[in-house]
Amino acid sequence: MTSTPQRITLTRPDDWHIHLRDGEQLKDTVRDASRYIGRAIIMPNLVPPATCTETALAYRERIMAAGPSAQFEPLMVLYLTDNTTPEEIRKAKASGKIVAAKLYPAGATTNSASGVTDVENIYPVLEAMQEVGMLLLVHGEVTDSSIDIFDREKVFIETKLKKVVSDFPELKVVLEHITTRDAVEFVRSASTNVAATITAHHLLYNRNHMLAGGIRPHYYCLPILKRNTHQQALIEAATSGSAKFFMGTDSAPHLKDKKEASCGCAGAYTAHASLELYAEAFEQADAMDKLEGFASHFGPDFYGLERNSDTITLVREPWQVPESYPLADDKVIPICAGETLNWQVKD
Ligand SMILES: NC(=O)N[C@@H](CC(=O)O)C(=O)O
Ligand SMILES: [Zn+2]
Ligand SMILES: [Zn+2]
Repeated sequence: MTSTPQRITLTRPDDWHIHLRDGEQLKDTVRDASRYIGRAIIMPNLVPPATCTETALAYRERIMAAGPSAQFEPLMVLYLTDNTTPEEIRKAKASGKIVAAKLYPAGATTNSASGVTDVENIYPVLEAMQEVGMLLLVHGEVTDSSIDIFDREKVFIETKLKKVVSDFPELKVVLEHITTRDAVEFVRSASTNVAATITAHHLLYNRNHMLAGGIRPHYYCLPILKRNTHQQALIEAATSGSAKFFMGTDSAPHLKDKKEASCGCAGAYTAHASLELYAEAFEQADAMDKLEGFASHFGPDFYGLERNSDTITLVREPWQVPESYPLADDKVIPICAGETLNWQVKD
């Protein structure tokens, strides 16, 4: 990586966790997501979810039909349910286009109602995944209503994930969008088969940004923003140079009125400025030299894929984020709407 204060050239980054949605929204989400990103792990929580090889591959076709930039490659993910079979895992793996399967504890997040009700129900499936080398991606929160929402990630790790990781030591596991010091410590102390993605918004914000001085629904996502000591642990992990932590934006668009509502949806839209937002966080931490590993190297290394061979350039040229972006025939409010970001990508 060559670096001057005003200009940084880095290996083309990949996004290891993104929601592109479906239907009319695809033309907008795909355009934003594919501007300079190479590969992207496409989340399968559609309505209905992409639970089998055919539906995942058909979804991939719809993404490609939406006209992404030439360098963009969607990597597909199977949505696990109580009824997923080991045969389906083998079929998905054989397709060559499905690289992972996603564990949504039923009811944990947006469109997770068909998720897994008890991880023991999918043990034969995890066995097959371990055998064929398919990654397990995890939304790591318990759904028990008696557990405080701010503790759900920590409790999931303690009561569910530790057991899975010890029962399937060869299974590669990504704990997605981590939000706590507990998750950082768990991932650090686990084997090299366990890694985590971290979003830009969890690096930039804590729960005060969402709740102090007024309630700001566009900061509401799951797992929910935590206190600033957790944010600090995430910043330390992302900028540590550890290959266990890499970029996954979790860009998750919802129409403006679905967020600004009496019961608003969880999810933050960041695909308009994914690397630019990370650059902001890394610059604040005085760690711009660590951005390339996090954004462009550690993800493909963990997935067992080649790093991208081309580069992009970030330039320190402040710009104002639009107040909204089009989404189908409506709009989405992005993170940092109307605010100034310091970095932009010049492809
Ligand atoms: N992160 C979120 O708050 N929402 C995501 C689902 C998810 O990734 O948990 C969504 O699909 O909207
Ligand atoms: Zn999630
Ligand atoms: Zn997500």
